[in-house]
Amino acid sequence: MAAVDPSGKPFPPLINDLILRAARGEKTEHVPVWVMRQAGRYLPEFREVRAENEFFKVCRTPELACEVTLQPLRRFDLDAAIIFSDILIIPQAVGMEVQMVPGKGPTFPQVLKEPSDLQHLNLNCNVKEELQYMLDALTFTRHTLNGKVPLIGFCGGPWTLMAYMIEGGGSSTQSKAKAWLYKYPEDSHILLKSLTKLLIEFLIDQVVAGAQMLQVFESHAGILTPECFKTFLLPYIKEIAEGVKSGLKRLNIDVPMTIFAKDAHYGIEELATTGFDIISLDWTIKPMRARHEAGQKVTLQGNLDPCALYGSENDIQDNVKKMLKNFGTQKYIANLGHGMYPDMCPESVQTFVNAVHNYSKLMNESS
Ligand SMILES: Cc1c2[nH]c(c1CCC(=O)O)Cc1[nH]c(c(CCC(=O)O)c1C)Cc1[nH]c(c(CCC(=O)O)c1C)Cc1[nH]c(c(CCC(=O)O)c1C)C2
Repeated sequence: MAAVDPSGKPFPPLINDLILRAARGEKTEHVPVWVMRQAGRYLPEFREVRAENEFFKVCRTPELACEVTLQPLRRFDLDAAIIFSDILIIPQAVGMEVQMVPGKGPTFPQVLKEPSDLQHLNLNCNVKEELQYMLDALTFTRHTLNGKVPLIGFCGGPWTLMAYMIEGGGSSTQSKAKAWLYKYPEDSHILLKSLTKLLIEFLIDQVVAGAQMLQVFESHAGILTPECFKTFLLPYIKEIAEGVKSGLKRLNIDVPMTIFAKDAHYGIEELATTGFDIISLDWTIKPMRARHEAGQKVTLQGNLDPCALYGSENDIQDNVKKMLKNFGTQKYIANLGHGMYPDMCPESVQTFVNAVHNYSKLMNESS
């Protein structure tokens, strides 16, 4: 990871490097844990910030982005922070408008309807210039964290971003986006390739700005057939891992990279060959099957059903115990299988985090 910020100022020394060691396959005294959407609407202090500030204003203001990034770390003994931002800032950077509509989520007033619409996008934009605010938020947050835990940077995967740009928001079928893959395969590849190039630049910029780990969210992977996955997702994911790693190598920096291809069970074996260090799993896959298919090289992350957090304290602890037994305590990062929901209670995160630490410590001591 970068030792100094872009102005040359040294970053504070890292105190808790547990998650980086797990990512590199080194021994850990207990299992590191963080939670997808750990900063979010389930926290009253987050809702307070949001009541006063529009969603993208929080993303664009480094002090606000830092504040909400740190909120869950003040409450829970988490082993990583994830910068507050959104995957949809990339569509914004290429010229698409995205509004965060209360009760509905992200909405694009104008979507890509046909390949000629690609001409209206600035696919050669200067991503650093367009998204400097996110890079500034990373630098500011890494300094403010003061070495407590590593800071995770992220982006959406090319297929997931393409899907949002065509669907204009969430969709249960993704049928408009999938139609492009069958109707306009060449134009789909042009869009995916352009996004891939931007994402490689953006992820390298994030590390230079202070990110100590990277996660790529292919949240809509599972809606693809295995064949479409192989044609339209896998090659670009591989290109991202290779492009980012070689770009960073030239700068003498190495950071662990995580791929979260939600619901892509059929693709675990292939994902393990892409160059990503960590595969993040949703809750529908059995841990032992995932380990069998991924092999021993990669670290696994996941995969408690987020809804398990609606259970009692005892139930959460029992579910964590089962999860740890199945994953083991090494080459493993505990997380949920997807993000927190807004109606969840903050205490359940406390129970989850403490259970991971306590049981994995006990397991290590008795082995
Ligand atoms: C808290 C939050 C975020 N985005 C959105 C919200 C809720 C909106 C609000 O505050 O009003 C809108 C927001 N942004 C998006 C959605 C999903 C929309 C949908 O498809 O229905 C929503 C509600 C799009 C999005 N955005 C993201 C993904 C990938 C992960 C996933 O699969 O959930 C996706 C798909 C990534 C994301 N998004 C966010 C983070 C950082 C916070 C953290 O994790 O602690 C991250 C990593 C932050």
